[in-house]
Parts: sequence; structure tokens; C-alpha cells
Amino acid sequence: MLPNADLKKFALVLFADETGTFDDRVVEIIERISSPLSGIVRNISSNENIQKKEKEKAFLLDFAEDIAAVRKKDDLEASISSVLDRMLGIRLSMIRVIDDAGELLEPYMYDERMFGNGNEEFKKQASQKIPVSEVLSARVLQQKEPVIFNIVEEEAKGNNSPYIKFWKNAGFSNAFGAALRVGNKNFGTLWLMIDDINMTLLKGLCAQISIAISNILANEKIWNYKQKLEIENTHLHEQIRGLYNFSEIIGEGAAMQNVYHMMSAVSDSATTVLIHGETGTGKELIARAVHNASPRNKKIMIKINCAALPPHLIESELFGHEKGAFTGAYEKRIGKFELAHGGTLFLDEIGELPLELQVKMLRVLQEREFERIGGKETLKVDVRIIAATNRNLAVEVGAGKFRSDLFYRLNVFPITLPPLRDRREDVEPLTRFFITRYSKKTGIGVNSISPKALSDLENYSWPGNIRELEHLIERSILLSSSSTIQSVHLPKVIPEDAIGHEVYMGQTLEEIERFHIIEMLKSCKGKISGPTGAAEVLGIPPSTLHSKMKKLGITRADYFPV
Ligand SMILES: Nc1ncnc2c1ncn2[C@@H]1O[C@H](COP(=O)(O)OP(=O)(O)OP(=O)(O)O)[C@@H](O)[C@H]1O
Repeated sequence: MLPNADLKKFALVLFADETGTFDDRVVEIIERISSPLSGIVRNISSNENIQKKEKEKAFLLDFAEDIAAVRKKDDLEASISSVLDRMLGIRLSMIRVIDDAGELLEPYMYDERMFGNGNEEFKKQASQKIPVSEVLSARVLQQKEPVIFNIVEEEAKGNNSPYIKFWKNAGFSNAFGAALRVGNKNFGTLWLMIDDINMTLLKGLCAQISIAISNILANEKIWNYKQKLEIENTHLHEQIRGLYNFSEIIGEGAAMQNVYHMMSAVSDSATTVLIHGETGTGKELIARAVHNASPRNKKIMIKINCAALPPHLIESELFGHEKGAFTGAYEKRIGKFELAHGGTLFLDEIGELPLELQVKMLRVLQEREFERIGGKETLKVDVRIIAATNRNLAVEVGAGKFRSDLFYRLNVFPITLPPLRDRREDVEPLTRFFITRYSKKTGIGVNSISPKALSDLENYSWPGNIRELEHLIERSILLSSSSTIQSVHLPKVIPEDAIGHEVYMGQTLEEIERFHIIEMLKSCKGKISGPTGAAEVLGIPPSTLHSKMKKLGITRADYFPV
């Protein structure tokens, strides 16, 4: 039926079995009834038309209501698919949105099933960004009204767009393209493959979809900024703390002089630094100092502790992820590499980075580019790397636990921090420094230490290094009953060789073997075979290790205690 009932013309066509049926009398009767008949038909048609318009209006209202509640892209996709299917019996072909630079149309939403599952050509086209100047898109974006491309006609006119060819091969005769816009601002395109075109309805749908998508995009932008600001805020706080620490690196002895010399040689450049030192020797303090003395000090230094996160989270922490990239990825996340752009990324405990992630790390260190998990876009970053470890990475490389290529990438400029027991001359200045800091912080008026207590500190072996000294002074200040720390409570140190004796004394060979295998399994994180597995470390074939474990009753619970 034509869209406007008022303009309709009706024809009454009658057939007769015998010639001569339509004589003058019959014709006269027909003429007499044709006028009231056409009135009745016109009324029915107008009614149908009104009903149809009412139905469309109600439908658009329902859709508007539906869509107004939508906050997320997934929900929007479901709403659009359902409305198109219910009302028009069609599927969404493609929605693209214009990027921030206003140059490219990025894929936003499409139905993979549209051209048959697994249609590689469609997937390829759908996943590509295209310039806003692409012929068909440009036509759609320039027009006020949606554009209908009659595929046969376009081809006849010499339109050799690959899309026209692709649509034709897929058996469609019309493509409907509409600009997504709010006010006068275009922000995307919507494409449908459709034969029966109800323009009023489609225009209504496009207007609703435009508003919904522009709201969702705005929400996403706000959320991303918010997340970025929150993370930056945390890091800025850390940095302020770091700055405070930096101005006060204590240590005048020869060992620390050498460290200062190395720091000043490397700070000005963007060279990768690898800081090695036992726990608590001040690796992070030195990393911050190098960053603060570098030309990047206007940007932040982001720290990531490779040992503190479960392996499956480190990747997302480093590189970020797209929404829906894996179970639980409800929102898009910006990774630390992205956040550190222009600044420094401090990779603490790099020796703990799982082998599978070492490959990815190598790539980003080499190319300075990466993709977010689940993302297709390659991101480029300008980040200076400072890594720290308390492991001997060269030994880890030999044991197959650390990739040699990554080690060489990181070991460009190594700085080794001496343990406190090798710079006893710094114990006194550090002690006085911490007394001042903690008496100020606690408000307790302690300002000195007795010669006996100081000498005890100087003779202690400090397995926890400066952190241990710092904590001990804090504790001593809290426990002190006068303005001088009279004594310090140092832990008893068991000589290392005694530990071994105690463990093995009075045990059977089988018990010692069992203990040793469990320890190896723990240190190999439960891995039995392969280059970093316990069998190789123990120098026995994996099958022998399996049978020994069986014989000695070793189960996962022994080396992965719950
Ligand atoms: N030379 C120093 N002067 C003053 N304070 C120091 C010095 N070295 C370390 N510290 C302090 O000791 C504590 C531990 O230092 P830091 O966290 O930098 O050690 P780390 O080697 O990174 O430790 P871990 O390997 O356990 O991560 C910090 O509070 C730091 O400020």
C-alpha cells in the first residue's frame, strides 16, 4: 500500500464467465455502487493507515523507553537487535563511530551472523577502521536524511566501492545508511541491509539510537578519565612520599658514593636501569631518585610489583584490557604502561615475572608498543624503564627461569646496592636519621641512642637491611622510657649452616629425600618437567620424579599448601 491513504486511487475489477454479462443495466448498477464502495474502501484503508502509524508510534515510544534505561554498550546492542528483529525482521549490519580526531570511523557494533557465520570477508571489513572520507560513508554523513543505496543501480552508475560488490555478492538489493548525529554533530554511521524500507520508522529508530550511543560514549569517556585521575592521584601521592625520601638518601661510605656516581651518570638519559640489591636495601628509593633527577620528572613514575599480583592479573595491570576481554573484565582498564607514558615505569621484583609474560615484556621494551588484552589497536608509548630485583638474574637465566633476551634488554645500566652489613659505616647516620624521623612522627621526644645500643646495631648482620633498621628504630622509640634509646631488641641470628643441620638431624634418608623434593617443587612452583621443572633441577628424569613422589606420598597439597 502507498504511504498516504488520501492520495490513493482504487480500481474495481470484475470478471464474468459469459460474454454479454456487462450489459447497460449491469454497468449502470456497478456505476451506482462504485462510488459508495470506494468511500468504504478508502475509510478502511485510512483506518488501517492510522492503526499502522499508531502501532509505529507506540513501538518507537516503547523503544525510547527501553533505550533510555540503557547505560552499557552490551545492553544497547541487545535492545537494538531485538527492536530490529521484532519490528522489521532484520539484523543490524554495522554501527561505526567517528574517532576523537574526527578522521576515522571505528567499528562499534555489528552482528557477525549478518552475512552468515564465519564470513571472513565481512569480519575483515567490519573490524577495520575506515576514513570518514570513504565514498559511501561520506555520502551518508553529508545527507540530512538517511540514504538508500540501490545496489544494482549503484553498480550500473560505475560505483566500484568494495562494499557495493560485497553486498551484491551477499544477495542484497538495498543498503540503508544513516548518519548518527545529535543536533548537527555527526558521530557515526548506521548500516542496515533491507529490502522493505519503512522510512518513518527507521528515521525514528536512528534518532533514538543516536542519542543512546552518544550518551554511552560520553559515559565511557567520563569513566575513563575518572579512572585515570584516580590512578594518577594515587601515584602522585606516592610520588610526593618518594620526593620526601629522595632528598634524604643516607649513606656517605664508599659503597654508596659509587651508587651516587652511577645514578648521576644515568639520570639524564632515558636508558633502562636495572637495580639489584637484597630486600630493603633501598632499590625503590634509588629508582625514584633516578626518575626525579631525570628530564621526565614532570610526569609520574608508576610502580608495579611483579611479585604482588597473580600471573593472570599482571598482564592486565601492565597492558590494560578492553571491556569483556575476559570473565570479570566488566570495564575497560588502562594499563600501567599507558599511564606511565612520558614518565617512568618502575618494575619492582622483575625476577618474579612469569615466563609467559616475559615474552610480552620483551616486545614492549623493544618496540615500545603493545595491545590491551582483547584489544586490536596497537598502542605506542614513550616510557623509561627502571627494573629492580633481589635475585641474581644471570643465575635465573642459567636455570631457565628468566629469558636471556629480556635480561640483556634490562641489564643496560646495572646499579648494585650493597647490603647494610657491607656498609657498617652507614648504620650510625641511618640510625640518627630514623630517630629524628620517627620521634617527629610519633611526637615522642627521643633524640639519641646509647653507645652500647649503637654498637649492637653496628655488629648485627641486618638480613632485612635498611627496612629492618628503620622498623627497629620505630619500635625502639615507642618502647623507650627516656629521651635516649638505651637498648635495642635484635633478633637472634641462627648461623646459616646450623639451619641445614637442624633440618636434617635425626631424620631417615627417606624423610630427607621427601623434604628435599617438596622444597624443590615449591621453588619450581609445582612444575615437574621442562627446563624450569623440579626434575631438571634435581637431575633426574620427570618419570623418576613422578614415581619417587608416588612412593614418598607427595601430593600437590604438600607443595601448594591451601
Ligand atoms: N639510603 C637510605 N637512606 C634512607 N632511607 C633508606 C635508604 N635506603 C632505604 N631506605 C628506606 O628503607 C626502606 C626500604 O627501602 P626500599 O623500599 O627502597 O627497599 P627495596 O630494596 O626496594 O626493598 P624490597 O626489595 O623489599 O622491595 C624505605 O622506607 C626507604 O625509605
